[in-house]
Amino acid sequence: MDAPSGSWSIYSRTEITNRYEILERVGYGAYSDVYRARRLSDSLIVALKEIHDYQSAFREIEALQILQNSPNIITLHEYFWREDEDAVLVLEFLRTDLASVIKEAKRNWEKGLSVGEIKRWMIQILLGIDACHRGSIVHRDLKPANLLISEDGVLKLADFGQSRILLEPSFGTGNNIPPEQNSPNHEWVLQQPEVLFDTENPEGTRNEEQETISKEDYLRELDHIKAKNPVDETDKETNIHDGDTSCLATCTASDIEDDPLKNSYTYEAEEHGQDESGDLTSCVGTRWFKAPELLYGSVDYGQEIDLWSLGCIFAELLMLEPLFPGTSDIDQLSRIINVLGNLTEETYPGCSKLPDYGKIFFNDKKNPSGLVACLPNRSPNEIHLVQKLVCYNPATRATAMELLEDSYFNEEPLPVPVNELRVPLTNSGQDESSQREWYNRDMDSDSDFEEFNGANVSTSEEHEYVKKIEVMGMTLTEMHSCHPDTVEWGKKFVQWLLSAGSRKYVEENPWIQRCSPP
Ligand SMILES: Nc1ncnc2c1ncn2[C@@H]1O[C@H](COP(=O)(O)OP(=O)(O)OP(=O)(O)O)[C@@H](O)[C@H]1O
Repeated sequence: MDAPSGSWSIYSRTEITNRYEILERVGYGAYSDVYRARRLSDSLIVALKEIHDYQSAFREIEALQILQNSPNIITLHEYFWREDEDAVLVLEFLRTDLASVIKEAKRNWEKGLSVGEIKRWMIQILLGIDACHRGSIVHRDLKPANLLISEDGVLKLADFGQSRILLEPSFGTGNNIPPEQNSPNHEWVLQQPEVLFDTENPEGTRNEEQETISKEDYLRELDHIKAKNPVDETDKETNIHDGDTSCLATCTASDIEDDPLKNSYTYEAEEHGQDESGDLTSCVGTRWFKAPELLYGSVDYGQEIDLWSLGCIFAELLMLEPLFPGTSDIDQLSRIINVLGNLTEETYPGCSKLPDYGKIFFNDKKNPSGLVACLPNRSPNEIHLVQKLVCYNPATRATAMELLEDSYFNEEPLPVPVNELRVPLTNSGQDESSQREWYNRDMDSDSDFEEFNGANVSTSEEHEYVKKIEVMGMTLTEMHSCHPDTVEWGKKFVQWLLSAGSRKYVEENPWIQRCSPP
């Protein structure tokens, strides 16, 4: 996807830099760059998430505005979004995530996670999911890397870029509206995204006399905007990193090439404007956590897809290994069938009507291994809870609230207090080594950096070069005007890239082409 004009250089946006000192980039995702920053007014450390994709930004802001009252949902302080510019969300800064906890527990904690810790992590996840589902929001991309954690152990659901509102909650009633957003200068529903506004400083970009719009107007507006701003999902050839191992995001171009179901993915249903039937898209979520109904192309799923993902996350907390680490969507289904058995009308009434059911056949699995075999040495209660979530029939999956009420969480060993949870401080942004660890995590095994192997440049130098150039902007001249010290880094890096024969990398990355030495 082409970068929208005005993107890339968050440093050149004075409405942001007047209020925040941008300290460093701490991460990036398919469509975003995330920076650690300091609010100038009170020195609060925040995360600035610059989102390069219209729909992801729209969804994330929309969902977060509705969910701001929940302690287990990431806090959105404010956002900046003006015409022709990327949205920049000001989020609370959270130093690590559940993927890092799992990784650390597996590598360095002798007995892994204690039962008390697992229970406390689960309770926090369940509270976050319950808040989403009560707000009629389906997250659609739950995975350990999207469960961010503060240094004092509070877990928060984050990355709502794929979320959807199934039914708009409480229109016109005032419910769920945070008090500070229920004032004339704040709007809790996302309005007029063509000219959105800085929530604390709307002058000039926002008509303050705007009236509250009705539900019907809002939905009409939403449809209109979506139709005007289609997103080509096939552009999303992106690696999603999850803890130690990276896996391809669902529905990547390579998936489609390799996959016998390739003609049957549902890209259009939502992303080119929600169709009149209100169908959703099956192209959501990270594969390992993706419910079978999505793998079979369902477009009328509900919040149950989050509950399947939750079951996979719970199993991973118990075993410190992903439950179904599929390497393609077909492999994903095959792994699930090996464990749960054949997907039939008996196990999932209605499954034969799923769009892709009958397009691919797996060998009859007479003796599936069962979830018990995947969870050796775990208690019957724990296995039972996973079974309540990781089951074919979405209608029988336990809700977050039902699970919270399960006796498992009230019996010995009790959940440890939040402040006793062990939290690896991956993303401190304060000392160089931990920064690098965080950064390296992003540059996992199937990153572009593999192409650099053999070049006479150390890994840390590579990262420094790329970090500086990517963070600073597009051209050396631009970089010079912002941060003179990066010019030498930039020149050196581009020259090295070309001399190291990484022309392919240069060709495939428009941003680096624009960094070529003058
Ligand atoms: N509030 C935050 N505080 C600290 N780090 C954050 C914060 N939000 C995001 N990050 C980090 O930035 C990176 C990208 O963020 P995020 O996953 O939200 O982006 P995305 O583009 O939506 O990602 P994805 O490709 O998974 O959809 C992640 O490594 C994440 O941990």
